[in-house]
Amino acid sequence: MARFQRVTTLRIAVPNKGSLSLPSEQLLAAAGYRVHRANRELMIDDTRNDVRFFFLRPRDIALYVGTGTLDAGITGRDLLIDADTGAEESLALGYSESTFRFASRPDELTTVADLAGRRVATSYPGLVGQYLARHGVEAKLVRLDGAVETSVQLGIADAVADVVETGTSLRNSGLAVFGEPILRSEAVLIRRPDLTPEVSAGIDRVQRRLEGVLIARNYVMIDFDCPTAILDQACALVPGVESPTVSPLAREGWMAVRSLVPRDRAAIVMDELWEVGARAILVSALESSRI
Ligand SMILES: Nc1ncnc2c1ncn2[C@@H]1O[C@H](COP(=O)(O)OP(=O)(O)OP(=O)(O)O)[C@@H](O)[C@H]1O
Ligand SMILES: O=P(O)(O)OC[C@H]1O[C@H](OP(=O)(O)OP(=O)(O)O)[C@H](O)[C@@H]1O
Ligand SMILES: [Mg+2]
Repeated sequence: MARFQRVTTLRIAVPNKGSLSLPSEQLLAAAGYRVHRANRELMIDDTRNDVRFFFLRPRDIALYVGTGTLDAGITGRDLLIDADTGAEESLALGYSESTFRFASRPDELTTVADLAGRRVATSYPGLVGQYLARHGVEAKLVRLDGAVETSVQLGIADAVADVVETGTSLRNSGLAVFGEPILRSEAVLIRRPDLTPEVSAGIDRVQRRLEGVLIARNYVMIDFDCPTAILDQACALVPGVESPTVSPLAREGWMAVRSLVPRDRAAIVMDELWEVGARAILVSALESSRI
């Protein structure tokens, strides 16, 4: 009898170009998958993990996952909503972060309502159309492939709706944002809503691995010693995921504590622990995790 039951091969889409491509490959590799393309292959079989990866244009991935035969994929939240295919976001991945904004010549337009009857250039007509419909505004969408910011200057639009990260592209084109952000986007893991229980369990496993890498990137391990008298106070500073691990030191009246803290809070937490009386405070990086 086989020791391990062989699972169905999962079919997962990975961005082949653009700003999502490299970090997605790095994330999957850190999670133990074989995704490196030596010769720009369109498909890679990772037989050890029973996954077949398909390298596709980020803009097409929600379509393949929502209406095709792929089980899951990585794309941008903005692209997922724009495609509106029924594919569902199942995990935010924390890179390729951006906002999606309206912009026009400074002070020309100031609210979404001002867009009524105007021309709005965008590469995301689905996303912008849904937003305008929700706000009861009728505008004419001008669909462009990219370099959207130039469209106002060149006379084909009165406003743009586009990805903004640093704002440099808008500033360079003499445009200023207006209205509330339409969306906050980042890379996301998406999946088909109608997966069989077996495939769904397989994608859950992929997701747990990715979460493990994200936790390892975003958290650090903290270890310290403290007098038993201040243990509760110290533990309150490092609640961790479940709760801190506490073990007695050989020295009477002292405890050793281990917990996880967000990487960007580590230095502050170390100061706070020192001030309540903790000593031998050590911070170390995590390689991976399954929380
Ligand atoms: N400057 C940026 N900063 C952060 N995220 C961005 C930026 N530009 C695009 N994105 C994100 O990348 C995804 C778009 O994928 P796309 O293939 O258009 O990437 P791209 O980096 O714009 O590549 P391309 O060179 O094809 O324009 C979207 O989720 C979008 O929000
Ligand atoms: O706020 P910023 O830091 O300037 O970044 C936002 C810009 O980056 C992307 O453009 P990209 O270089 O991908 O060109 P594209 O418009 O042709 O896709 C995006 O479409 C914006 O134009
Ligand atoms: Mg682009």
